[in-house]
Amino acid sequence: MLSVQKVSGGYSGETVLTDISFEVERGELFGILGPNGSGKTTLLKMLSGILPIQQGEILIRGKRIQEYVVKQLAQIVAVLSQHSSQSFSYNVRETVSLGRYAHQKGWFQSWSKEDEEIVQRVMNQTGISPFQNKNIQELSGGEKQRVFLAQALAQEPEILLLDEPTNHLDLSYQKELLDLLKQWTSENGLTVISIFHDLNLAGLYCDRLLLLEKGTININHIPNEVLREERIREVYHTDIQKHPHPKVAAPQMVLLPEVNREVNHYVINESMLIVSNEIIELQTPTPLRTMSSGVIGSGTGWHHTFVNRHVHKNYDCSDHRLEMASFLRSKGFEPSETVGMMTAVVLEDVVYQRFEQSDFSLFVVVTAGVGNAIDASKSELHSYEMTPGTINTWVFVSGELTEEAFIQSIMTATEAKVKAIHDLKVLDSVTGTIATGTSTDSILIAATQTGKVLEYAGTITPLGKLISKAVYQCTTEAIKKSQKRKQP
Ligand SMILES: Nc1ncnc2c1ncn2[C@@H]1O[C@H](COP(=O)(O)OP(=O)(O)OP(=O)(O)O)[C@@H](O)[C@H]1O
Repeated sequence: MLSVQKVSGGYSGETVLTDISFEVERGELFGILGPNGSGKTTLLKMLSGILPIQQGEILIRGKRIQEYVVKQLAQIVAVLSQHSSQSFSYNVRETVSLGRYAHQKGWFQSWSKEDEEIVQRVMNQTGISPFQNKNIQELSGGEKQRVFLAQALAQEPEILLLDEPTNHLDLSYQKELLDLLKQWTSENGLTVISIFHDLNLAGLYCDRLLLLEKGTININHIPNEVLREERIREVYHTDIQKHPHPKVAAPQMVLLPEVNREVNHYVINESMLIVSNEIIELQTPTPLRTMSSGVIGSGTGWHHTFVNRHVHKNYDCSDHRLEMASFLRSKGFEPSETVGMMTAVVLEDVVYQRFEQSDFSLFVVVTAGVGNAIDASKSELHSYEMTPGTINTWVFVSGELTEEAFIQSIMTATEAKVKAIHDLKVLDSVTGTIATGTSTDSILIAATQTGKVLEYAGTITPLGKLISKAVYQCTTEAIKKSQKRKQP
């Protein structure tokens, strides 16, 4: 559809872009990225024919861009520029109608039924019909943006060039606009070439990205390849981190603000723990990075309050998340900042201990009830039932863990727990075999993310060794306490 071949260009003798080559296929949503001044708008101006190229070729549908007359080009290429301005004070409908100019025939311009239908359709699609009679000067920035998009769409182009189309748009219109563009590319074969400043939107919607750096191409590839941490850090000169999008397979980048890095290093210990009959509570001065399977705050996140709540063994678990959230609120905790677990164990049987290494430390807290002990190798013999007889394990690390270390910490802690149950010969009451856990065990790994960087937590790494020892000892002691209580 569009072919850019060894193009150089700029303004009055000054070359801004050098040796640019890329192709865009029909139906692609193609993003142009780059820092301020890297040449994005200059490139877009050359693609739209506004700015003549100094060297190389731009081919549109196989024909050199210079060979098109203006009206011909306007039937193929529409442009939504960053600062669309309107010198006359047209109303919205008239402004959109101007987009049909390229399709008017002959000397005496005729407005057809088809023209009218197209204008109405694009106004509906961009949500501007309700104010179609308003003067363009009376609109908000976002509304104006949508009007100029409708104007470009009324042109019924094959290629749509956009300079930061989401500029001025609020969240819901950003999403609507990009969903609409995506839909047009896939259903109608529209080719969209758009400048983006928001790397996340670009990563989410574009098929391919072209990254410009000081007037040359750094890379032209799929989003996952272009949006690599090292590359973006280098090109934009700023610290960022890449994360997977939680719902779709698209890369997302987050900025790392300087302010958060000046956190004081502190050690988590028993002075932060409060044990009552109703709850075990631990609060930290700053939020900890967490990975957990709690009733509240599960998954990964940042939390500074940790609650293990006693419930009766006949507790109705049908709507436990909602009930737990209102319980936490009633106690003055904010659920969104809390990891909350439940247990039927008598809370004074909790076992906790601090374990130290020269440059990092652990604080482990375990409550263990084994009434619902299950042998995982035979769990299909059990019916599914959520009951609160459970082993809740909290592992606090005063140190900085990698994502890998978080996952390995969970594995290592689980292996140590299984071994404790095994050595105490806790039986699965249904199968009569040695259990491996209970049906509702929960785990929390929480780290200060300051101090020593702990890359791994497999069983024989320094962190893994300490977790193994701590969880094995605390779980063994906690199970013994709970078993003792059960004896007559
Ligand atoms: N009309 C102009 N005349 C002369 N130089 C210009 C003109 N427009 C832009 N430039 C220069 O060309 C270079 C690239 O500008 P361009 O607008 O293409 O960058 P950009 O990547 O779109 O930047 P931004 O992200 O800030 O919009 C800059 O150094 C700029 O000063």
